[in-house]
Amino acid sequence: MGCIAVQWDVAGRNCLVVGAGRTGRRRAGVLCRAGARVTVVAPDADEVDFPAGVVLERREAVAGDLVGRDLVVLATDDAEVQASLSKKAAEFGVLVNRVDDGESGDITFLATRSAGVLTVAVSTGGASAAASGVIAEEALSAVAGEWGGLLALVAGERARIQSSMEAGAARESLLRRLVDERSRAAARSGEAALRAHWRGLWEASIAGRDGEVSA
Ligand SMILES: C[C@@]1(CC(=O)O)C2=NC(=C\c3[nH]c(c(CCC(=O)O)c3CC(=O)O)Cc3[nH]c(c(CC(=O)O)c3CCC(=O)O)/C=C3\N/C(=C\2)[C@@H](CCC(=O)O)[C@]3(C)CC(=O)O)/[C@H]1CCC(=O)O
Ligand SMILES: NC(=O)c1ccc[n+]([C@@H]2O[C@H](COP(=O)([O-])OP(=O)(O)OC[C@H]3O[C@@H](n4cnc5c(N)ncnc54)[C@H](O)[C@@H]3O)[C@@H](O)[C@H]2O)c1
Repeated sequence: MGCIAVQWDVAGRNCLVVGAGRTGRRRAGVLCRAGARVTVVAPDADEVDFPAGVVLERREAVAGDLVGRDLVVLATDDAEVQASLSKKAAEFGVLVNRVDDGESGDITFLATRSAGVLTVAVSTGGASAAASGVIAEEALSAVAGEWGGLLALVAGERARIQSSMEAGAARESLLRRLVDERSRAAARSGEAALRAHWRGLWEASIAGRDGEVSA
């Protein structure tokens, strides 16, 4: 694998989960909560384990189940089934996640933790999935306090600047200043202090003296 980390909007995507053990249930839940259309195929699939809207097929999976899917999660405990459906999915051009062998699939899932608009995602490259969850939790708690308040407000300020200033070096510089160390210090003092600091940045920028703003 030559992996890159991306965010994928799965809303409306047609996803198949094969297997209804702990991992298949977790993946079906994550995909369904993100708005994907999810079908689970497993002989022992039980509706109490899945959110409403997930379609259950209580039987063994067949190659035909893969047709027309955007993603298939292979989450069975049968190595032969995993290998043969993985091969079929490649033939059909369907993206595969293999829960038993991440490297043999097209995508792996990251451990994510979110607070507001901020999401931290961690991979350990298959070294320890349990560790990736702990690291994501620690990373989020290390930065959420510092950034949470600022991120909750900055989108509005950023949009205002983008709509009222021409693209170019001055606008770029101002957008960077919205999140620099001084802005973060102002955010620690609360919303009023942050807004006052941003007003100062804005006024200095339109007066053409954006290097002179103090904290
Ligand atoms: C991050 C997370 C995302 C999610 O599932 O959404 C995720 N696994 C999670 C949990 C978890 N998985 C396992 C345990 C039991 C403890 C342990 O073994 O550590 C726990 C802990 C628990 O359940 O609490 C066992 C396990 N996992 C894999 C194998 C097979 C193998 O390694 O060969 C085995 C061995 C099975 C066995 O030996 O029988 C494989 C993969 N699991 C991955 C992702 C991909 C690599 C991510 C990375 O390297 O960082 C990868 C490669 C492929 C993939 O699944 O896409 C989620 C974090 C939940 C959170 O957010 O806290
Ligand atoms: N990636 C991860 O996060 C992760 C976590 C735990 C375990 N695992 C690994 O994933 C695999 C599954 O473990 P688990 O604990 O999630 O599940 P499990 O072993 O409890 O259940 C397996 C599921 O696959 C179904 N199944 C078996 N053959 C099938 C077939 N032909 N068609 C359809 N469904 C079929 C079974 O009915 C069952 O629902 C194991 O190899 C395990 O080592 C991965």
